[in-house]
Amino acid sequence: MTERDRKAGTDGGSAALLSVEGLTVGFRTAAGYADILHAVSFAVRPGTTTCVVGESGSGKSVSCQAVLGLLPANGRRTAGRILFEGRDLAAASEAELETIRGRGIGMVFQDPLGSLNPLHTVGTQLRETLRLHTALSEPQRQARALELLRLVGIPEPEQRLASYVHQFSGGMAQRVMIAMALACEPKLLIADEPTTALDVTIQAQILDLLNRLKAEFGMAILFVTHDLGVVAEMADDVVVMRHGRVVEAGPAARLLTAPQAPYTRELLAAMPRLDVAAPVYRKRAAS
Ligand SMILES: Nc1ncnc2c1ncn2[C@@H]1O[C@H](COP(=O)(O)OP(=O)(O)OP(=O)(O)O)[C@@H](O)[C@H]1O
Repeated sequence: MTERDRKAGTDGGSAALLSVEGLTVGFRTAAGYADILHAVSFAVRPGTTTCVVGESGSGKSVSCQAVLGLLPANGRRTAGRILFEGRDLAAASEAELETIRGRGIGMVFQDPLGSLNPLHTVGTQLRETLRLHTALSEPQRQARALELLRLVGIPEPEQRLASYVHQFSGGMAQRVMIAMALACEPKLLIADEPTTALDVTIQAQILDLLNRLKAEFGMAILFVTHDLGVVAEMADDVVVMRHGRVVEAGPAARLLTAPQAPYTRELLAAMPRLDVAAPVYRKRAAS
């Protein structure tokens, strides 16, 4: 293990599904060019959840965008490697990245209504994803679309396939988004604040769903949140970011009980206590 791996709390990348190493990203704006991520390193092990936590603007979303090869037009990676199953995504062509985004890595974002197409039914969108990324026949795609809605807990899935996304509640739309992300059974799901816009009961249901899917499919999750309560609920490993840098990373069991960095301690001190927290955390504490 190298010194950098030790600091980043990673295992050297050999056992990692995703390994981000020394990632530096900058943006050009009217005010000039500035680095936003500074040599960010972290890893996601197969079948586990790594939570990236940090205050607003710390670089969590930009890190995910860089991994997915979806940086905004004014953003640029200037250093670092992004290894997915040992392959450097930073060196991959746009066509290769599209295949990886379709089959290897699924994505779920905060706003499902903004991420799904309002003009097509949910069934059409699921079938189209399956058409693009699998060899399934038309009847098989229909059957799989139905199975996916069932899998994510959508009631009356036959009828719902013919619905448009605006006909779903926020929580149900997020389930559709997750179904879409799971269509090709990705090894890694990147979830950027997927529950932030949802009320606390629905949030708990979506977190339970993700944990169930992770166990069922052995899928790894890179989960972005600013909420340490969610981290406690989800994480095997935690990456704490601030001002575009990783300030601390390591196993959740260690990091949440014995944080090393003063900033992590501050974050934990600001976290609601389990016995007085919102129902989502109380429920967990009691079980
Ligand atoms: N297209 C862009 N052009 C210029 N700066 C950008 C652009 N996108 C993001 N940034 C800047 O990069 C920094 C990191 O943003 P990022 O969205 O990754 O933060 P975050 O940790 O995900 O925050 P939040 O929790 O609010 O989503 C911020 O200062 C943001 O203003």
